[in-house]
Amino acid sequence: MAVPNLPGPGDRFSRPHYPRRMPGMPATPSPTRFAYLGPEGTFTEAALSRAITAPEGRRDPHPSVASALAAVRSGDADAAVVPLENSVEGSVPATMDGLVDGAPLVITREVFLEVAFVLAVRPGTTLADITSVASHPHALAQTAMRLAALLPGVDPLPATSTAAAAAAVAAGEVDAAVCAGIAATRYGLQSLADDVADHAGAVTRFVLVSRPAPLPARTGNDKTSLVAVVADRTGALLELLEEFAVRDISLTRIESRPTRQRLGVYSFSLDCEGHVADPRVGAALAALHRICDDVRFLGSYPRADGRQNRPVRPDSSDEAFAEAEGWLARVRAGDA
Ligand SMILES: O=C(O)C(=O)Cc1ccccc1
Repeated sequence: MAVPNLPGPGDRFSRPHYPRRMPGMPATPSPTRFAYLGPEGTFTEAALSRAITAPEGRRDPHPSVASALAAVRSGDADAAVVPLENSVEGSVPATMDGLVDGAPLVITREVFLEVAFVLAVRPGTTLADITSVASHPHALAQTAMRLAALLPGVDPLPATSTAAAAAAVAAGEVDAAVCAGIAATRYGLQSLADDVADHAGAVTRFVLVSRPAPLPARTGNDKTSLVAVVADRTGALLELLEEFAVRDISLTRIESRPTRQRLGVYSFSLDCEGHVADPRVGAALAALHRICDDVRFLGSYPRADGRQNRPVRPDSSDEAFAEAEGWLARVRAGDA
């Protein structure tokens, strides 16, 4: 089964087609160029600041997640920070699909940010003046009840980001934006209401993404992300899950996405505990490569949600794998 925008059969994951470094070009371009979902004042920019504490590096705002990821693929950026999922609204489809469509990219870091929203307007505007309000769809979803109470009868408008909505307010294109307090300040707006989220403490997960390169080292508390297209047969998803279960690998997220090929064909996007360098995780991924129609590895990186990976059963430990490998080698050598 072919997957749209993924390399076709015979080219399964995957022959990257990034621009090659030309002779004479410097080996390491500097400074590091980071792309992010902009404009200035987005939560994604705040996540970038959290991910990259070093002051050096260029930060380029992009109008969409797709544009930020395209910049990494084309070599215009070295890495991108994009929102991946939210504790209230679930995954960000543009990111989920953007990681899979096109040349391979890998997650090298995850960042969790508690997001708080304000209702921002041009100075002097009152609640009664507001006839339009805009924001990123995830922000609108997380503030729907408060907005309905504050602005009855006003239909929220989607914007490419919370800061783009704030900029649109400053430009007089809409009356109000749901955005970060810092975006309100950045665009000369004032807040008519703070903390307009329906659920306090909502957390958004952002990821730092780059072109495939040597993986971040194992820390002992890592996560691995991948997307698998299961075969179109009974029990295919169960088979996929079994490869994790038999090796005592805990999944931290799994969701289905349409492959956009035809109705009924889905890929499964998942995160599991562990690093691909862990023998049990490597073995599970190799098994998926055998049994699934396609597997895209999306990275192994340090776990950053403040939780600790569960202890692994002794029979799935690194030591058990190494001991079993040694035993098999002896059997094959006629030395058992
Ligand atoms: O629009 C932004 O500011 C973003 O960074 C995307 C987003 C939107 C809503 C919650 C978290 C992130």
